Amino acid sequence: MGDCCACYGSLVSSSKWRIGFVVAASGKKSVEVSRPLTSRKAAGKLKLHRTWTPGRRVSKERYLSDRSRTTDLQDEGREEDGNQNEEGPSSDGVQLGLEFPQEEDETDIPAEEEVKTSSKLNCQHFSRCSGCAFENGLNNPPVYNEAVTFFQKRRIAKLQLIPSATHGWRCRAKLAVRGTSDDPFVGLFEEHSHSIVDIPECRAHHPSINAAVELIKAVIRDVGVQPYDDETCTGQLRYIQLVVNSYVTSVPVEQRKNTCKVQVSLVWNSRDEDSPGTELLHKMAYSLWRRGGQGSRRDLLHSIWANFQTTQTNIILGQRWRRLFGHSELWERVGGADVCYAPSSFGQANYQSFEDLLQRLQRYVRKGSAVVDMFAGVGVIGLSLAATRKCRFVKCVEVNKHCKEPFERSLSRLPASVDCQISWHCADAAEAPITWLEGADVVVVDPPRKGLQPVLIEALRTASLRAQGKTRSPSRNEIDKVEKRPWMLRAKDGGVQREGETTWRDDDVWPEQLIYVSCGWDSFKQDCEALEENGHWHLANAHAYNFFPGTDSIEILAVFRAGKRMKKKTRA
Ligand SMILES: C[S@@+](CC[C@H](N)C(=O)[O-])C[C@H]1O[C@@H](n2cnc3c(N)ncnc32)[C@H](O)[C@@H]1O
Repeated sequence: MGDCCACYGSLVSSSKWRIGFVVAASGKKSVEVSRPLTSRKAAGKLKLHRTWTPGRRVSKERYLSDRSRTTDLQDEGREEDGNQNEEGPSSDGVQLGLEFPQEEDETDIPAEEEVKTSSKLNCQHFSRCSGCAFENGLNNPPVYNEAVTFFQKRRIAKLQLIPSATHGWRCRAKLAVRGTSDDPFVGLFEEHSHSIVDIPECRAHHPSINAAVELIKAVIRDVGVQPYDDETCTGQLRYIQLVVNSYVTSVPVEQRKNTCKVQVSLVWNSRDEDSPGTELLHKMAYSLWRRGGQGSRRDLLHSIWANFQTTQTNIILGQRWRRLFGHSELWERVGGADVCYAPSSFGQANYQSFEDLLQRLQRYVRKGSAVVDMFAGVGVIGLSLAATRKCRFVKCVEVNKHCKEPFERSLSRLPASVDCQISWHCADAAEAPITWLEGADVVVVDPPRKGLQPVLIEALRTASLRAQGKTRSPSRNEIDKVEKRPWMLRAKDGGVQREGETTWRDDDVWPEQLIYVSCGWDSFKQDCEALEENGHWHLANAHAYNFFPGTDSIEILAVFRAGKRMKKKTRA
């Protein structure tokens, strides 16, 4: 299946779903895009909305009114204890028109646990659709209990699960298109079958996604587009990818609820746009844009893209893209930075939960740190740290070359006051990873569901030893990798690091902090054990997020520190 990842889209985000996704494009050489240091120092202080504290009992009304207040997180400093200063869902949740689990009057609010378990799905598609694994207790997935025990053994007393909006949270979806042109189905595969369940009223989807699906089905019927047939490998439209764009700045925040637009990608069964049969693609796109595009009565669509895919596998997206109508850039405000996404790049499906996670992650990074963001995608974590933590430098490392262009665009929107050298590198995190770690104070890893590669774990263990001033010769494997990738060697003062001679000076900087963002619980457990082995790293704090309500999965934000956990001194 390749690098399937819980965050990719509807077809892959549940343990029940059987379709996988293989990570796109691997760039061989390290392509660098960077922004030089600006001489100006950070000027204005960043104002972020303080919104909702999950541990507190707060009514939705109070939550909404809290949005008008602001707080200066810059002054909060680094947070060692994750249970302090907790931030809840951002104002984006309201902006996105999501349903929050807490609807009750403040006087009549059940305890936090009850709130979490009382949320019901109430979805008419549940019995057939493989998207959600359970209908009740959407904010209490069974795996959370296992996680609590796992972290308790590591002295994280009570792992908190930060709840999510339970309905309308999914802002990205990949849906299969099957059936006939007169009666198309758009949805997910039924479990253990090849049939598609039509899910027009999906409760997880953002309402704009369901509206776009309805429009697409109408156009399929009118234009006579043939949905894909898995047995004969014929038909034209295989999948659609729908991405909600919530950053519509032209309207006030409180009115954005109904103005989210949708970026539509039509996955077409042909090699490219010159292949026979693509006239129908253009006809379909034209009809869609006329009915739902900018200036139309519905004004629902952000843009329309074609993706060309002919392989007879479960891989959803092909490598070729073409913009047909609308904006070329999709912007979101994420973690204090304007971030641009291409339809081909990875993006989180639950915007609101990701925002919560990012705001907490930022507080673990000391101001002025040098950061390496591995598995960076379009660089969202790195950009948000650059924007909020006055980082010395940020290096983003990502294998998907399609993420380079959106990163460059985001870079151009970082305020000039952000005095940080930030760069994006197209590289495989498993190729000579030690070279990325050197010089950084903090390493952030956000791998696909399968977790970290053994060679990266080995490099992290070596880095921890170096950070503690312990010398260990690099393994033969590490040396070989470096020798094979000479373009990755950087000349250093004194020529300390040279091809074929991999030694490091004792005064070099190595990461003392590792921040692990995980969407794969099973791989995280294994990686955690491997990192802790022989006291290379120890777990300092962890938080759980419910990125996919209704599925048995959790997203983990874990903070490790180099070396063994220090024993508390006891008085004699
Ligand atoms: C879970 S996503 C995280 C992306 C980003 N941090 C975000 O939140 O948008 C994992 C990313 O790792 C990338 N990736 C997968 N395998 C990789 C590898 N071997 N080396 C570098 N990046 C890789 C994927 O392309 C994807 O963008």
